[in-house]
Amino acid sequence: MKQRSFYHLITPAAMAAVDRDAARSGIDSFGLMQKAGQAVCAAALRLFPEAVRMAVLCGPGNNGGDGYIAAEALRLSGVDVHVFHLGDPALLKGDASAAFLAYRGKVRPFAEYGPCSGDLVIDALFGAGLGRVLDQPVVEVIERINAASVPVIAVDLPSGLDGLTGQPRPVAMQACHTVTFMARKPGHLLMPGRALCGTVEVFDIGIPGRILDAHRGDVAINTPGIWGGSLPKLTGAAYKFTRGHLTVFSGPMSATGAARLSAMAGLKAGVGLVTLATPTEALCVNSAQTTAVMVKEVDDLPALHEYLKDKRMSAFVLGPGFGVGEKARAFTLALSDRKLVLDADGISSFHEKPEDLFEHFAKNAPTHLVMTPHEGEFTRLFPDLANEPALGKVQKALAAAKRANAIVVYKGADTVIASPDGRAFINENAPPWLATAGSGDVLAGIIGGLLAQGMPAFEAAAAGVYMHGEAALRVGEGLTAEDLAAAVRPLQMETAF
Ligand SMILES: NC(=O)C1=CN([C@@H]2O[C@H](COP(=O)(O)OP(=O)(O)OC[C@H]3O[C@@H](n4cnc5c(N)ncnc54)[C@H](O)[C@@H]3O)[C@@H](O)[C@H]2O)[C@@H](O)CC1
Ligand SMILES: [K+]
Repeated sequence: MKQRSFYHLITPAAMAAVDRDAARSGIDSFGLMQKAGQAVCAAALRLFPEAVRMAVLCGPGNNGGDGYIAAEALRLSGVDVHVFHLGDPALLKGDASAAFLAYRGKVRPFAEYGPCSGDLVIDALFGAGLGRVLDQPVVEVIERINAASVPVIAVDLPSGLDGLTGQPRPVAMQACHTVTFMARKPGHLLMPGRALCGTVEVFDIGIPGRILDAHRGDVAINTPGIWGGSLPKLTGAAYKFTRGHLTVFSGPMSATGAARLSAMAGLKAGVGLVTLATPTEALCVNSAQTTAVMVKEVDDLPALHEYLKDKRMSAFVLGPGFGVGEKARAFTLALSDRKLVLDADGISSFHEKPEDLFEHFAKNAPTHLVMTPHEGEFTRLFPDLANEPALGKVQKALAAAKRANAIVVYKGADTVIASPDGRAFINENAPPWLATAGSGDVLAGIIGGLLAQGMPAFEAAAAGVYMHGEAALRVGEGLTAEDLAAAVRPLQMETAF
């Protein structure tokens, strides 16, 4: 098992603290910068041996220092290197100043750089230390470089990209490759940052793991390496009732497909039994189209209370195709002491009074509510958070999770899974073809299936998102939600007998 820090992301602020502690512990900080700059040089030579000239754009901080080390190493390799400095190089301090002095080539003012065909740009303007929006002249040069489509290798982060939020401030360099050091930052995974980075290489410059561990926060890459130990284990003594019973609520006659997709995905995620709780009006259509999934009429609140008397019903999915309105609200609140995945219409039903939902689930500790909003649904329930430009997706999801006392799966190409206790994962295995009608219904079903098998809510949500991505990768491009549900497989780290 890799050490935990391997999966954790380091925020720019934490990276600055790592840097400080490394220097305090006697590690040669200029040595770290030299390794960083050498790694950038190696990437440039490896990826762009045909470049006619390499333009190294150096900024006023240590990111610029890395640029000078790379420039000197490239110059010594016989490359035609041109360095352009933003500001006055005489103002450089510490290691960056030493790196500047070690560079033996010519340095020109930043404003003189214009992209030419055959250029490779090495972007060492700003990295983790970007502290405010870029000045207009820098914005203009970045826009010119992006428009010229010359290849860019970014040092640490594409300049202008906020390493915490993944947002450009207000624009960022479009890199084809990014060399970062020791660990990725949230901005490397969150959109649009992920797309602005190109491929990301994490280079180990030799900062000890104990220093990184001391500063790593609670945000990690969504990977089985973290939650694999909580996955349901199949034992030789398993039979269907020990593998949980998931209930998925069906919508009316005209909208039953979404719930069936959830139900099938739950079953494929390994749950022992799945029941589709359906209004009587949709009984025929649901019965006609299900085989392994059972069907049971649950028309109204009294019927639901009767149904809930069976405590073997271990988890519930409410929302896919269910319909927005009073029935969804009443059913959801009736399930406040059960494990519940609230998706789609279930979420939207609380648009006008989200506090009704939050109050009913507030006392559960730990929470067993998982909400799976996409952008629009998130905005409906948490408009103030959604519209707060200073917050990145992780901060928004964490604040929402705390407010709702729920695990929040904030969906997208960069799905964030957040817990009220402050932990968050960013998912990265979802292929673009996963964006298709019914894909979210499948996700809700997988998470419900894992909850029903006894996985804790945060881990179930994270594993569900990961399994969803894996299933989509197995099917490949052109997938439909039916293909996706059929491709879901339990993920087992170990099988105990
Ligand atoms: N352990 C580490 O953290 C290491 C860090 N290294 C490099 O050091 C970088 C971080 O260095 P710094 O903290 O000096 O940060 P940066 O070099 O990213 O930028 C900081 C400088 O830019 C200025 N600045 C910030 N935002 C600005 C804006 N919008 N417009 C104009 N000026 C702005 C700041 O006042 C400061 O002078 C990393 O990105 C990485 O490239 C490497 O040398 C290797 C070791
Ligand atoms: K940079």
